[in-house]
Parts: sequence; C-alpha cells; structure tokens
Amino acid sequence: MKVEQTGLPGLLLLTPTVHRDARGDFAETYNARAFDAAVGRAVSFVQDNQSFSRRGVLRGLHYQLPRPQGKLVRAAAGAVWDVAVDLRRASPTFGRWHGVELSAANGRQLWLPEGFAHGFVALDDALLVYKTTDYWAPDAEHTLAWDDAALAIDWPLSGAPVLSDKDRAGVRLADAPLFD
Ligand SMILES: Cc1cn([C@H]2C[C@H](O)[C@@H](COP(=O)(O)OP(=O)(O)O[C@H]3O[C@H](C)C(=O)[C@H](O)[C@H]3O)O2)c(=O)[nH]c1=O
Repeated sequence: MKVEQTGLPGLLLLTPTVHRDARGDFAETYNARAFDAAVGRAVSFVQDNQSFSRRGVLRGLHYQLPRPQGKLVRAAAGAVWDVAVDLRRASPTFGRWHGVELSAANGRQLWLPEGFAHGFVALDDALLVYKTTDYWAPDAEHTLAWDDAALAIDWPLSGAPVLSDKDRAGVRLADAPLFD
C-alpha cells in the first residue's frame, strides 16, 4: 500500500496494491495492521457506509461535533472529487482544504482523522464507500458551507451542483463549531 502525505497533518492518501491477472484484479481495500502502521496508531471503525450519487451531486461539507468521526473513504464505482477541510483550531493548517480524485479506476483512499469536515462532488455516477470511527450521531452533525469564500474550495463543477436542503444551508467557517 502506498501512503502519501497531503500537506494537512494527519490527512493521508492511501493506494492499496492491486494484483492483476488474466481474470481481473484483487486488492486488500482495508487491512487493519497495514492501516494502523500507516496512521501510526490503532484505529477502530464501527460503521461502514455507502452512498450512490449521480454525476453533479455534491454532498457536504459534513462533520460531527461532539462525537467526531474519522473516515476512510474510497469510490467503489465511478469517480468523485473528495475534499477534507481542517477544522482543528490549533492546527497549522486550520481552515485549509485538500481535494483529490477518488475513483474505482485509481483505487485511491483518503483517511480523514477526527477534526476534518468531509465532502465530495460526483464526477460521474459514483458509489462512495467509507468507514467511520464513531457512530452516526444526527444531533452532533454540522454542515459547513461548500461554497464559503473563506474556504475558496476549487470544486471541479460544470454547472450548479445538486444539493440536499441541508447542504444548501451550510454555515460559514467563521460561524462553525471547531475542534479544540
Ligand atoms: C450519515 C448517515 C445518514 N443516515 C441517513 C439519514 C438520512 O435519512 C439518509 C441520508 O443522510 P444524509 O443526507 O446526511 O447523507 P449524506 O449527505 O451522504 O451525508 C454524509 O455525507 C458526507 C459526505 C459525510 O462524510 C458523512 O458521512 C455524511 O454526513 O441516511 C444514516 O442512517 N446513517 C448515517 O451514518
């Protein structure tokens, strides 16, 4: 598995080894021993999620506080442009974002430790699958405005995104609850 830093402390890009043969291919999409070695600590996941999004759908930017969730994210089908925003008040990269294409074709995974908001736009119809380190806690959910000028996220959009009502009502960074 290839492990790459992203410039935001703790946010990692992981690319599992793909074993190809005449039948197709095989990859270990999660191996606790290898993942914990990459992260440098034991991480336990309690929930697996999947969401299908049609091309042009944008979900996010979401996080839970309290009950923050670390997330290990990949596209099992199609492709998304996945974004993490550092909301850790004391982080040297507070308020900065990182975007990367995750696709079934590139097999890339993004590890977002607790303290990040997460969102993505579907570049074509996409099935996003991801593990979380805590359970869903709807009362602890927050939505950061995907188009906050203070974040200036350079979304690869070819028109207005398809959004949920919740995501249309995201709060600005200046008004968002932050991680200490
Ligand atoms: C997150 C979640 C949702 N739900 C239910 C609640 C709604 O009835 C339905 C859709 O929920 P929502 O519109 O919040 O789904 P997304 O917009 O994809 O939210 C997710 O998208 C961003 C990108 C994330 O990183 C989070 O995991 C999560 O916030 O699934 C559940 O039953 N369990 C869950 O863990």
